[in-house]
Amino acid sequence: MSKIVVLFHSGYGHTAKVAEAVATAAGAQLLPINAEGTLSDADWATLAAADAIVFGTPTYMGGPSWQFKRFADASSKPWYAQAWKDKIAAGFTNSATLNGDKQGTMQYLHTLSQQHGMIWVGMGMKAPNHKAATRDDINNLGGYAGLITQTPSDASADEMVPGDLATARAFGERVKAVTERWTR
Ligand SMILES: Cc1cc2nc3c(=O)[nH]c(=O)nc-3n(C[C@H](O)[C@H](O)[C@H](O)COP(=O)(O)O)c2cc1C
Repeated sequence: MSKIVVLFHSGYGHTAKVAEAVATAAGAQLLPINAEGTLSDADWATLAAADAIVFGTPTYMGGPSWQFKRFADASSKPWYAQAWKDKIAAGFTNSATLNGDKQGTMQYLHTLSQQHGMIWVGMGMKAPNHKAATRDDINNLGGYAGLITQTPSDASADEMVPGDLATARAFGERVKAVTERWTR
C-alpha cells in the first residue's frame, strides 16, 4: 500500500481542517509542523519513507507561514542527497479572502517540490465558471495547480465552507490514485 503523508502547518486550525479532509480521503498520515516550525527525528524519518508528500500551509502575507518556511529550509538536508527525488508531491493553502494571493503560496510549494525533484500532482479537475456556481461546488475557487480553500477571518475552524472540504476530499482521492499508479 502506498504511504502518503500530509505535512502541514496551521496557526489557528483552519488549514488543519483541510489537511484532515485531504488525509482522510487519501488514506494518509497527518504530520503537523509545530508552532516553532520544527519536526522530530521520527517525523523526518516518516517523510523519508513516504511515497507521496502533500504540503499544506496557510497563506500569510502572500506566502507560506514562517513555520512552514522553516521546515522547507530544514529540508535542504534531504535536498542535498536528493532523497525525495521522484516522490509524489502536491500542495494546498487556505486564506481569508477569496483570492488573498494564494497563488504565491502555491507557486512556492510547487517550487519546493521541484527543488526536491518530486513529481507534482495538480487538481486534475475543472472549476465551475457559470452563473449558477456556488461556494459549495467542487473546486469553486478554481485551483488548478493545487488545492485552494478560503475561510473568512471571523470564521472558526469549524465553519469551513463544506464545498471546500468536499473539494479537499476529492483532491485527496486524486493524490491517492496517482500515487498508487506511480508506485505499483
Ligand atoms: C500573519 C497573517 C497573514 C495573513 N495574510 C493573509 C494573506 O496574505 N491573504 C489572505 O487572504 N489571508 C491572510 N491571512 C488570513 C489567513 O490566511 C486565514 O485566517 C487562514 O484561515 C489562517 O489559517 P490557519 O488557521 O490554518 O492558520 C493572514 C493571517 C495572518 C495571521
